[in-house]
Amino acid sequence: MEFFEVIHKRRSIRKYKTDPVKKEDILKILDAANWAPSALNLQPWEFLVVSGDTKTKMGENYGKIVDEYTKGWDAAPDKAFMPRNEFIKFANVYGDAPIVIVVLTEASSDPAYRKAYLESTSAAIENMLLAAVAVGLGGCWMTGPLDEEKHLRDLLEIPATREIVAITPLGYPAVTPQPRPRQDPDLTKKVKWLD
Ligand SMILES: Cc1cc2nc3c(=O)[nH]c(=O)nc-3n(C[C@H](O)[C@H](O)[C@H](O)COP(=O)(O)O)c2cc1C
Repeated sequence: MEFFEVIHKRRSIRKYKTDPVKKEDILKILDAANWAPSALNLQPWEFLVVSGDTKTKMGENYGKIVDEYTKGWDAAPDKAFMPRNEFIKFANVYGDAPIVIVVLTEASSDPAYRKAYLESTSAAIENMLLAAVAVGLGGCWMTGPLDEEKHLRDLLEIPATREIVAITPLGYPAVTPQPRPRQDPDLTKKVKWLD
């Protein structure tokens, strides 16, 4: 797939086929992440590839988070990002994706380092999501599950030396979501040309 087509085709996928993902493809995607730029070339990212019972437990917990978080959505559907019941259904099983990738970075109490680690690891996440599209897979960058960080840390045995940056399901999309409209598609407001 052509590079700009990959960029434009990437969507946050919240419904997957249950077909397994080849280890070779997972590694290809993680290799793309590993080639991201990083502050001071620190390459601070790490990845947990989660499936089976552990993934099931992660989903049950995320389902509870979304249930709580979306309590007011039925009363204000115009404010809702998607129908409440659909969002809970997705969260409970991570959209039936066969695997979930948890992205970690180095933890730091120094704000400058923390920022650099998060920025660098975010570049890796975007590489990963774009590579997924290029091999016919999909993902969804998520930070919502971090609302119950302790649960994740205990379940996945994540040490205090690591920060959880995001979680993405990974699998073959079972849906083709409409693109979310751009706020400034012609870039007349978001770009200023200076000379
Ligand atoms: C930092 C970050 C956090 C996000 N957290 C969540 C999340 O917790 N749950 C979720 O369903 N989507 C999450 N998303 C996905 C966004 O909702 C999505 O990117 C946005 O609506 C645009 O849709 P698109 O990705 O299909 O273009 C997150 C995206 C980013 C970049």
